[in-house]
Amino acid sequence: MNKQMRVAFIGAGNMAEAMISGIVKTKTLEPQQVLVTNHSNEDRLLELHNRYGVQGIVRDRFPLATADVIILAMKPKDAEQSLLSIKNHIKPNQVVMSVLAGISTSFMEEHLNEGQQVIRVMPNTSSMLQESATAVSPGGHCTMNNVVMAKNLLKAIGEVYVIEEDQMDLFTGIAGSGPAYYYYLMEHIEKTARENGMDPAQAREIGAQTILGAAKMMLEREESPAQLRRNITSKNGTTASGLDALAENGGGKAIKAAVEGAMNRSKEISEQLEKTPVNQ
Ligand SMILES: NC(=O)C1=CN([C@@H]2O[C@H](COP(=O)(O)OP(=O)(O)OC[C@H]3O[C@@H](n4cnc5c(N)ncnc54)[C@H](O)[C@@H]3O)[C@@H](O)[C@H]2O)C=CC1
Ligand SMILES: O=C(O)[C@@H]1CCC=N1
Repeated sequence: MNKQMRVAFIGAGNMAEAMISGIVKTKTLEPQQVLVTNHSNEDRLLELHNRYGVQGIVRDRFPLATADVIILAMKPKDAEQSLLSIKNHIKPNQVVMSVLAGISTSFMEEHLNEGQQVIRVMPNTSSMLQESATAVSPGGHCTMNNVVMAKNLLKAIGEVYVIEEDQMDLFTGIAGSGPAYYYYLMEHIEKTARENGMDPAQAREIGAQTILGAAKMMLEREESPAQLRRNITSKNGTTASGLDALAENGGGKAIKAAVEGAMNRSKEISEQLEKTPVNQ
């Protein structure tokens, strides 16, 4: 990417770190091209500097005007106050990206200056290993160049999908929150393995390799997941017993409920924020 480009993270939590890690490790940007600030924790900024070489700068001295891209990475409840606090320090041609669940491009546009270029992004924490599934939806004032720039930057953290914004809540339920479902699955596999006498560390490695193998099969083979499942399921065999137990215990319903639960919470965050009058 452009050697002059500067990317500024506002928010220095888990998601910002996962993205910074991907961007620096892949050398998409040099560490000094990445700036990061947070609410008040200077030790955390120093930690990110020591770990990745990026510039951790306290909020009062944060050189916002020098950034080409500003990435909002605070919690959704802090979004309004943060947007209003940057509004008078930025120009419309600085691209404001948000990774916040439930924060729409129209909410960002309403709280920034007329014509501001904004992009809604939904990554996940696998960004840390460049394995995120990341969605991008541009706001109304973005150009094609903005979208290309966002894709090139976000490729540093994994695969990037440009989607319609009305699919963003669903995407959040599948991929933003998604890694947590697989971790939860693994927690239960590990627990079951331990209860049945296997060393938990070994169970974790075996379980993770199994998820990785299945994920690669789904990405690289032509067959549908249903066909891949049938390929393993011998009549009266072990898999059939396992799958019957999953169905009897509401496995499919639980997965649907998880995705829809996260999706609905994303919608609810948007609705709650949109009810609040713009407080300039
Ligand atoms: N953790 C995840 O897996 C994912 C999180 N997200 C989104 O990323 C956002 C951040 O999530 P986490 O990193 O997990 O949260 P976190 O709680 O770890 O980090 C939040 C950061 O924002 C900072 N902050 C809060 N208000 C601020 C302000 N006014 N100015 C500057 N900094 C401020 C805090 O000091 C902290 O560094 C959330 O909005 C979430 O929806 C999106 C995709 C995945
Ligand atoms: O739990 C959350 O709200 C954030 C958004 C997507 C993943 N984590």
